[in-house]
Amino acid sequence: MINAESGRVLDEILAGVREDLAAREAQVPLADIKQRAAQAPPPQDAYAKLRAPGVGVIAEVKRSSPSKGQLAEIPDPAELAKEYAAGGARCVSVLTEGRWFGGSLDDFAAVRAAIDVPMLRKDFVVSSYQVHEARAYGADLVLLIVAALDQNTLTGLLDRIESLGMTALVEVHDEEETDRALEAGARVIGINARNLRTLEVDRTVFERIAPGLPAEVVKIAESGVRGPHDLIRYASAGADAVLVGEGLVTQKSPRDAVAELVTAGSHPATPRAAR
Ligand SMILES: O=P(O)(O)OC[C@@H](O)[C@@H](O)c1c[nH]c2ccccc12
Repeated sequence: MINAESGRVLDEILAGVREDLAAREAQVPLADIKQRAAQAPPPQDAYAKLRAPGVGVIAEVKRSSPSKGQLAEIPDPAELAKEYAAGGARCVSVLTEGRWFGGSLDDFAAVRAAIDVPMLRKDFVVSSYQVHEARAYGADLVLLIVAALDQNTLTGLLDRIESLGMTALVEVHDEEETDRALEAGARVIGINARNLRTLEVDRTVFERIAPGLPAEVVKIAESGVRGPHDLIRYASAGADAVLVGEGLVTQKSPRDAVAELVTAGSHPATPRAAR
């Protein structure tokens, strides 16, 4: 686990990410990764899928977290992802960061081979190498964390993701980051209840920020969804989808847990079901 007292969690994670990235770049040149990306089956239109009726559930394959350590062993990520898909998940997110989240690109590849729903590469993306890598592994969506990027890099990576036909999920935690996401041209914004600098969870951040976003922006509530109750709360504040990790990997039946959320998200009393 990590020492969150310093407020430097994100910096610490990013330092490790850059080291691991340098090692992969030394092994597989950018030109090779680009070639593999060009040969991958085309990406799905995740933006359109996320705008479909009902509150979408993005189910995450997440072994560990910096705040809690190991959450679940997940010996077979493909099996878990098939359960998510069977439960009605609209997208599946796979963490590919290894040091703190216990994920890998191998996990991503295994899941990609097992399911057809759109997939999010969840990592700390800081360079276009990782974007091409995501595409080479069959990603449809790529996470960009505003707090981890300067404005030029954010805009450049977003353009790269979209020009490869994928959708950027741009993550924010406060108003200033939200302005930066919109300025960069984000059309899918994830509002993370967890502050990545301190790891504290505040579910009211979504209610504060989402109402100010343009209607055409897809709004995703990230983190802290424990069950249907939290989904309904986020839905009444305008969520198009929720991104759930811990609340699913710790369940006896992840399939049933997803299905319960999907049912809550399509109930006529849930705001987004009526639209
Ligand atoms: O396990 P939770 O509380 O349901 O959270 C899922 C997801 O939001 C979280 O894993 C996450 C959101 N943004 C991130 C950025 C990097 C790593 C992880 C995350």
